[in-house]
Amino acid sequence: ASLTGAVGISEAQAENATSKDAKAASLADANSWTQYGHDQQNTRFSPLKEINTQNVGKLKLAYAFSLGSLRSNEATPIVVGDTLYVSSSWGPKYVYALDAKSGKIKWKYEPDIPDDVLQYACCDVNSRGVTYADGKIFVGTLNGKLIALDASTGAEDWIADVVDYKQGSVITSPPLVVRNLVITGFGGGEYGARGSLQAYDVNTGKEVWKTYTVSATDADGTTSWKGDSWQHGGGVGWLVGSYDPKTDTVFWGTSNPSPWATKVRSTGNGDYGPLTNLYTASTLAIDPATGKIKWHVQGTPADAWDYDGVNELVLADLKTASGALPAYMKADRNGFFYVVNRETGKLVSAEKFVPVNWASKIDLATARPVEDPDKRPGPGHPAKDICPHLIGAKNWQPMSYSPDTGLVYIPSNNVCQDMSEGEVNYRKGVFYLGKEFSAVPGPGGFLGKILAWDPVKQKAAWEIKEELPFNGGTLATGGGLVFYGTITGDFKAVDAKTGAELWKIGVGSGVGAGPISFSVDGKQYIAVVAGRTVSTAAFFGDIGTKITNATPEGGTLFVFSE
Ligand SMILES: O=C(O)c1cc(C(=O)O)c2c(n1)C(=O)C(=O)c1cc(C(=O)O)[nH]c1-2
Ligand SMILES: [Ca+2]
Repeated sequence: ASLTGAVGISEAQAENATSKDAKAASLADANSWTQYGHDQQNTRFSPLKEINTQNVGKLKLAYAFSLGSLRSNEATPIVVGDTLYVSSSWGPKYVYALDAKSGKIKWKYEPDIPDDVLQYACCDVNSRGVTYADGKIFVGTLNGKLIALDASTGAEDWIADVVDYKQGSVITSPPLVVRNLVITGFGGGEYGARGSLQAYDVNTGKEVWKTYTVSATDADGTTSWKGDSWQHGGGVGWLVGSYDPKTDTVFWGTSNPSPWATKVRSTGNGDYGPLTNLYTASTLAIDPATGKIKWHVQGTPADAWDYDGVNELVLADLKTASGALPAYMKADRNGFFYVVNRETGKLVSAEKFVPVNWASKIDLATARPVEDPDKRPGPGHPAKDICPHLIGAKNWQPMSYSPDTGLVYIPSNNVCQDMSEGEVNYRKGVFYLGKEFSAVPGPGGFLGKILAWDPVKQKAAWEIKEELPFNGGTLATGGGLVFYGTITGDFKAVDAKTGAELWKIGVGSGVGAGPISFSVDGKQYIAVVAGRTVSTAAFFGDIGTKITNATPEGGTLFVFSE
């Protein structure tokens, strides 16, 4: 019970477990880290406590491993038994299986990636990692393929064609495996792709279902799009999904609508009425067997800011005054922290976790934001000093949840923007934006923070200000620690209760990826990939120049132990 509790599956859920989700439970082994987010609930909590607040000061390098590829290295390594699997940037250029204790290569896989992928990747040639299930390693590639490898040899098992990458649809995140299905999305929110989630048979790679996230009409038969703009409407699932075995539901966030210019797809002014562009910038609850959308929560209707809604959904049973709340939590790019009942889809609370001025609040009854019309950029209506900036209050860099402290650890950004809307036409494989924007520091004279957020009280417990935005994902551990890297190239351990810094080391390049922890032969390790963002800096103006000047490009896995 303590193990399942630690990974965010409640005891009731564990008791409810039937044979169909026994596999999901065993994947959540305390010593391993078998999924991108540690578990399918994306908690990024490792219950291991050999390394703790008392002794973390003695942490030393066990080994470093060059990934053999520069530019944005964003992979979360996974560990199954004594093997660590990690992917590099550029395709990925490589997938490696390493001896998790020594870093010695067991196998290396080099997918066939064409040279032209960079132009179709909005935000660099990144790969956020691989997924393990059933003795296989699954990886999505920038050229739109999903590949299954034999986990023990690296031999290709099957390759599925997911999407035409030349429409600007690269796959940058690992898939989600539920029973016999491997489920993936793809990118293209900045290129006018039409979003879909797609499921493939684990054993054969055959497509089982495809669910479009944008369509001419929505589930209720009405339309939320202007004309046929839905055909290039975005709403892609470029980040990762989560799975709740109890309700047998997959949760997935969808991107911004395409183009960024609102006039093409909505009314173009503040009063968007029914033209909300479903299901973009939303969280979808999906039946994994059929791909059917059970319900949705749209964070940013008729998104005018690129408040892309893909951020990961962290599933946990929260302790509230009125009992356990089966929640999903989302630190939305739009600046609100959402707590939603994951069984009913009911919005429980939504509060600002950074300075936000485009909306004063989220109406709990309708889940709609109450907007400030001045802050919605439309045709002939430029908007000034909008907070947050399009890169978001939090971007893809993953947060973690500790059931011990009840806190969520969020890498947050405090950047604002001016934005104006122009004309734009769809052209295959070319940016489809139609907006001009700036990037300026947010109020308070800081650019980024690591925020310890209480999801029940909806307020900060502590915070650490960082020099620049776009800092790395976080890891919470049973040893009472939070680990994270910074865009300026430090890797740190802090006290999960107070934020007090307990250990720090330079890793030579900025960190975006989330760290992990695992144990082999009774010894605990902490691992993180360093290799700063490259092309996303272009979205940050002068702040982006500071990001690229702070550290050189990198691509190294660091593994620490005592
Ligand atoms: O809408 C999309 O399809 C899409 C895809 C990606 C991606 O796949 O990396 C990013 C974004 N949008 C995006 O808006 C964004 O800010 C972003 C940052 C990064 C990154 O790797 O640092 N990717 C992406
Ligand atoms: Ca986007």
